[in-house]
Amino acid sequence: MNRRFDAIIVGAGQAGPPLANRLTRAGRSVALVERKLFGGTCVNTGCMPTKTLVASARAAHMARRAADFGVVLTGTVGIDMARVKARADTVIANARHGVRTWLDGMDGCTVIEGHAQFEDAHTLRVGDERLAAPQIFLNVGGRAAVPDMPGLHGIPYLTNTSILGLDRVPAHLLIVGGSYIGLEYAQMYRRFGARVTVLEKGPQLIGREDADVSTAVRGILEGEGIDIRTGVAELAFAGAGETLAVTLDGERLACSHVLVAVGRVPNTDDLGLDQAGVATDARGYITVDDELRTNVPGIWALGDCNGRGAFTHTAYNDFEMVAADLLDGEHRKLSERVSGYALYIDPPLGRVGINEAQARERGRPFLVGKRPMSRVGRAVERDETQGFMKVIIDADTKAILGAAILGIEGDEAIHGIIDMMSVDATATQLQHTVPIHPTVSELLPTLIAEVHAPGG
Ligand SMILES: Cc1cc2nc3c(=O)[nH]c(=O)nc-3n(C[C@H](O)[C@H](O)[C@H](O)COP(=O)(O)OP(=O)(O)OC[C@H]3O[C@@H](n4cnc5c(N)ncnc54)[C@H](O)[C@@H]3O)c2cc1C
Ligand SMILES: NC(=O)c1ccc[n+]([C@@H]2O[C@H](COP(=O)([O-])OP(=O)(O)OC[C@H]3O[C@@H](n4cnc5c(N)ncnc54)[C@H](O)[C@@H]3O)[C@@H](O)[C@H]2O)c1
Repeated sequence: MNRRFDAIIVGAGQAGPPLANRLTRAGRSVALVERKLFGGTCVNTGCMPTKTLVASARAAHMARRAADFGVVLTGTVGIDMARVKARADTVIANARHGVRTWLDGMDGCTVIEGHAQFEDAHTLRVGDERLAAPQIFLNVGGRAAVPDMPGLHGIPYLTNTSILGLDRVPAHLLIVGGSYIGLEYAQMYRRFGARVTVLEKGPQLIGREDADVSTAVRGILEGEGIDIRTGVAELAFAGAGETLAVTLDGERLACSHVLVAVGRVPNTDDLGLDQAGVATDARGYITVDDELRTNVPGIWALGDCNGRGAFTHTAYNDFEMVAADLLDGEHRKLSERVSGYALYIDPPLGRVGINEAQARERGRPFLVGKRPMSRVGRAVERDETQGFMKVIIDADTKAILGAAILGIEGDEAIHGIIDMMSVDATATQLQHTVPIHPTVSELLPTLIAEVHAPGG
């Protein structure tokens, strides 16, 4: 069957559904095609399940620390992993159902379940159907990268998707990759009671961050008993069931489970992009311009699949930019986006802009301010003083270049800086704000007041 629409959206991730909503409200007919789970990665296998599990892990951690606060618990703290999993399953199911119900109730939106593949630049095939439209929006996301490491495909390894099926705490979880996914899972499962080992091939954890941030994160995790090895050479895997082993540098480490967390690949290899002539980069990410247009007129790429962001908020912002461009006559640009993100270990790391190493590469004079969380009243009162906050500003213009807040509420407090950077406010303007006491954010003006030359 052949069907025509004003627009086709492929993927019900973070950008597709809100774009369908805006387009249909503007009177356009839209087909939205989803091949698997409505809500995509964030809802089903990414942010929502992990942050729900992180919350359970934090509850366990704080229960173990109860005596520090004068709270008396009798007996030991136990983990009912089946209930932990059930809680995450419920959060996922509710969110997925919410996306599906929203789309089903959208006037002018036809929801089609199946795998979409291009036949030409304006036609997609989904099963027996051919869908045509002058405008096509790709929101196909990505999936876990599983490299061809020796022996890996012969063992029952886990990815960020399959690990969500665990309803028992592993005896020894070995995690390959020491970045976002690896570290969030490492701390969470350690707090659930597993022995945890992290193997990272780079010289430091979270390789994109400054060495002081990475070292502090490592200290926090090692302090909870996680075994961390960086600079690991090629790994080889063997075993079956829950009797597994990895060999590194001649040493054999036994473990019960292996989680592979070494990055993502875009879902662009089975989309028939060559039939439409849509260009990708060497890693398969769809090439887009500053307004998210591909090289083929009438085709846009939004979210993780364009390689210009790897977060839920960047995917959603892609939707906002495309909708503003097509429906509101505004021309918002990718290059204007202030890039922020957080790593959800506990305490979290909130980040925005460039780091100190990048400021050095920029070759222009800059100033750094740094304050340990042990000198933040709110953190002291809550007896959670690990980490520090750090800001980098341009020495001449006083423009805020970037910041890191590793500490309690760091994922929230960083917005004080994200917001100022988003409106091009200077550090001096931030210094003159009057934040609420007692908060973590109240120290941001003080941090600015204390900036100095790097190393000074
Ligand atoms: C473990 C984990 C934790 C994360 N935590 C965070 C976090 O805390 N904060 C954060 O900001 N980000 C986080 N992320 C990243 C975040 O989940 C992604 O950046 C975000 O979900 C990307 O959204 P998207 O819309 O681009 O793609 P997706 O959400 O991946 O959606 C793409 C959709 O397209 C569908 N699809 C693909 N190909 C086709 C096809 N050919 N036909 C039909 N349908 C197709 C897929 O089934 C999928 O539903 C996390 C990711 C992971 C893996
Ligand atoms: N809090 C968040 O926002 C959040 C949380 C989880 C995931 N995510 C998203 O998911 C994406 C994927 O996360 P990720 O942690 O899998 O990938 P990543 O790309 O951030 O990090 C992969 C890590 O694996 C290491 N590595 C690669 N090959 C290796 C090997 N053979 N042996 C040992 N280490 C190896 C890399 O050096 C790197 O440190 C991220 O880009 C992020 O955007 C975000």
